[in-house]
Amino acid sequence: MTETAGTGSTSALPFSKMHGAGNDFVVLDLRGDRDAPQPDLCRAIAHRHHGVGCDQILTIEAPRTAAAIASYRIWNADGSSSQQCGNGARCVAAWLVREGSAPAAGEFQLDSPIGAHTVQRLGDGRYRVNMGVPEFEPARIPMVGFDAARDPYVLPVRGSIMPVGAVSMGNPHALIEVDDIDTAELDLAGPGLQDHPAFPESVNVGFAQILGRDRIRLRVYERGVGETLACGSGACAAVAILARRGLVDRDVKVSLPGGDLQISWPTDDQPMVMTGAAAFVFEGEWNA
Ligand SMILES: N[C@H](CCC[C@H](N)C(=O)O)C(=O)O
Repeated sequence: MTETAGTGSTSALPFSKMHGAGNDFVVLDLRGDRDAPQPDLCRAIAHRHHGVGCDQILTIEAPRTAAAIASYRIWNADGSSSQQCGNGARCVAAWLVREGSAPAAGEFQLDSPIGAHTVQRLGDGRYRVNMGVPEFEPARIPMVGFDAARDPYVLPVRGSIMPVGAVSMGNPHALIEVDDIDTAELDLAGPGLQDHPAFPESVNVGFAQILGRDRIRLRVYERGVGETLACGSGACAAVAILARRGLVDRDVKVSLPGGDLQISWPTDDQPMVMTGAAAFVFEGEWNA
């Protein structure tokens, strides 16, 4: 007997499997009459053995503003929702360009959960996304216990005292600088910070090794997923924190295990811009 991991109904749910620098997604086109996936369905689809397997589910939906071509929402593998997904924004853009509803050249708008993003497909096939202005005010990260931004925040984490950077890209990010990314203890400090009372909505945790003023290595232990091969908002968060510390310049190549992203942040009050690839892997149908 075949087990159906979905809702038990018989309707098939078409999806596209995609990734951005190895951060992988199941993309669902919900324009029209399909309902948003419930947490149980997200967990079933994301399951690496019983499902399709992905870090996040992305849903393409009707635009929420007149200027946008479409809107999208983001669900982590554990079924929790997120407000920001940089790699996912590039994949949604590529999906709409392939469909023909977004231009293959020139800028267009997409509505994310935190507002509009301007996106552009470049001549080399990569996508450039306006990721917004980083927010360092603790209450807006959110981060509790600190009444003003005082980077680094010295936090007790699982028996160690750690200097932590913190910023919101629309979703919460913490950052720990390390000397060697390959020996960073993600499985200790990642969950330790995600469960920390300073982060009431948990947090995505980046581990950065500075290679030069225009190059860093980064690994990210994501909220609702665990370690991913890449995190676009995490790459922005790392550059924002390190640039503000004066440790890197304003145009940085971020090398993640799954690939490279180029992050620029011209000045503190301007949006960050992320540039990277988006790839189609296969098309399928989920027997919901
Ligand atoms: N991978 C995504 C971030 C997902 C963030 C999610 N883990 C959260 O709960 O905030 C990116 O490329 O930005």
